[in-house]
Amino acid sequence: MIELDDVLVTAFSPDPAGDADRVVRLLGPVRLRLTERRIAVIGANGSGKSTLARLLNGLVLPASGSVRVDGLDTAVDGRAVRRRVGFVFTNPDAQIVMPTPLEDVALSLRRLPLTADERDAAARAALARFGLADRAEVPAHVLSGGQRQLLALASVLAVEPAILVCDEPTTLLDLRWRTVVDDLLDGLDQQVVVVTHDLDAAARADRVLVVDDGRIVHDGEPVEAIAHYRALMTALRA
Ligand SMILES: Nc1ncnc2c1ncn2[C@@H]1O[C@H](COP(=O)(O)OP(=O)(O)OP(=O)(O)O)[C@@H](O)[C@H]1O
Repeated sequence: MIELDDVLVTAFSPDPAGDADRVVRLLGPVRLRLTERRIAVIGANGSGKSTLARLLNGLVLPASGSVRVDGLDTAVDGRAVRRRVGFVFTNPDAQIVMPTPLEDVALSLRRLPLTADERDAAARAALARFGLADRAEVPAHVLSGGQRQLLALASVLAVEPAILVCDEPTTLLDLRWRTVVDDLLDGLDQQVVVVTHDLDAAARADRVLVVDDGRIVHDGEPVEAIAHYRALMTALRA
């Protein structure tokens, strides 16, 4: 279970009127208990969705309040939390660090008690699951944007994290691979929290959080949540 208690996220922002930085609120206050298997987070650009997602594995820490994952406080047990919570970034280049796909997936498998041969086989199987079997040993930088997004997913899922948090995991994918990834995420046993602008994906969630101006302004069933989001967007255009 993921628990957020009175969470406030702030940042320093340059003050155009003076030389002192101002503290600005990015998110909060937020109080949530996330127990559903499929949770979608939707909202306008810049509303705070990624900030919320990054709180869940300790990439962002609260200025006040606490985030706990299965009882582990992200501010105290960050490493243990990150072992439980796999995180897929919007931009796959933020997480691909090795020269080839095979080495990249093998790197994420390094913590598992595997022999070199077992690690190689597990990495190749993870790549095959995402259609990258024949790309295992090409330089990672020659992969297309969509293939890099698939590689990032393969690396994170290879270690079978207990919880998966994805920040817009299908933005770069064509319809075929978007469908494959959607089906794969839908079929996972793990709890999945996905930040998305894809309202079809949000409609399949068990619970949808709507974020606006750093606050959860709606929390509930997909149909009502998506209607709330559409109304917000319509109001912005008016
Ligand atoms: N470290 C930071 N310092 C200052 N401002 C920040 C920082 N991180 C995020 N922000 C600001 O907080 C707001 C929320 O950002 P966030 O990335 O969470 O939005 P988002 O809802 O994920 O947006 P998008 O849909 O465009 O990806 C934005 O205005 C962003 O510029």
